[in-house]
Amino acid sequence: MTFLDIRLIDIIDIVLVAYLMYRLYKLIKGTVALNIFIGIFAFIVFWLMIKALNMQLSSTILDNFVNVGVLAIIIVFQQEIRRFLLLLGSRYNLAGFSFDNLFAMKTPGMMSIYIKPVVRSCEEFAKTKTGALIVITRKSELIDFVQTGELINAVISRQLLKSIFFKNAPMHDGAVIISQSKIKAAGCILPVSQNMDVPKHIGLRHRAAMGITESTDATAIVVSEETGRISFFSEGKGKYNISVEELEKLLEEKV
Ligand SMILES: Nc1ncnc2c1ncn2[C@@H]1O[C@H](COP(=O)(O)OP(=O)(O)OP(=O)(O)O)[C@@H](O)[C@H]1O
Repeated sequence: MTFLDIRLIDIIDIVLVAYLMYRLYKLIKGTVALNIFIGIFAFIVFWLMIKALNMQLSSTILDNFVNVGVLAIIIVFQQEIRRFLLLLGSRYNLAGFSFDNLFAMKTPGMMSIYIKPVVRSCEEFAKTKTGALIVITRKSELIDFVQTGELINAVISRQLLKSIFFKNAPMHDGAVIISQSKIKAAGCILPVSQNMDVPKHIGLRHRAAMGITESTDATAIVVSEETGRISFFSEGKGKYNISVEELEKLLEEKV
């Protein structure tokens, strides 16, 4: 009964595969990729059945499909594989590691330095129905996305946020990225979420906030130009129509 010998490394192996499958499922849940994934799974089951029944002709034809299968999967899931690798790279990257970060502690005073102006600005945007999209980075500094906009690198202030998102301002389109207590850039272009599991009314601004939080560890705030409602996004999930107090609490928890 040697086949029942289970080593510690086998358990680690199984847990690792289960975790990767779970992450993959979370990543493609609600997207068309899930249907493709189910289709591939059904195909594999069918192929295994044909093999077991020893059906020569069908087996030869399907074998040819399976031979190019890996390549086909890479092509079909190109977007998802990219997002998955981006997620791994940004959630668990050590590029931002420094001793400063290691010993830096969030004190209530420090937090309010940049949470307060953001929250107050959102409150104002909500009242005046000014559309806004603000991304706040965590470990990953989102350099690739910062580079799609105008570099600012300025201290966070209500006035600055107001002038960026002012309707006729040149940089009001796109997202502001806040990183390391600075407004790094404005007018940034973010990846749009393909998730089909979202409320019908949400448009591109909200989808962009969802997209960036799906593929990176950042959080994002949206103020709707249409309704003045504030929404908060983290890990690809949105909390819609939240109050200013809720926003402040979420920022303190998540950022
Ligand atoms: N990929 C993107 N990256 C950054 N900003 C984007 C992106 N796509 C759209 N936007 C911003 O969203 C604005 C359009 O928002 P749209 O009306 O489609 O979205 P919405 O979610 O319905 O928001 P609102 O409720 O404010 O209308 C654009 O003018 C632009 O500023």
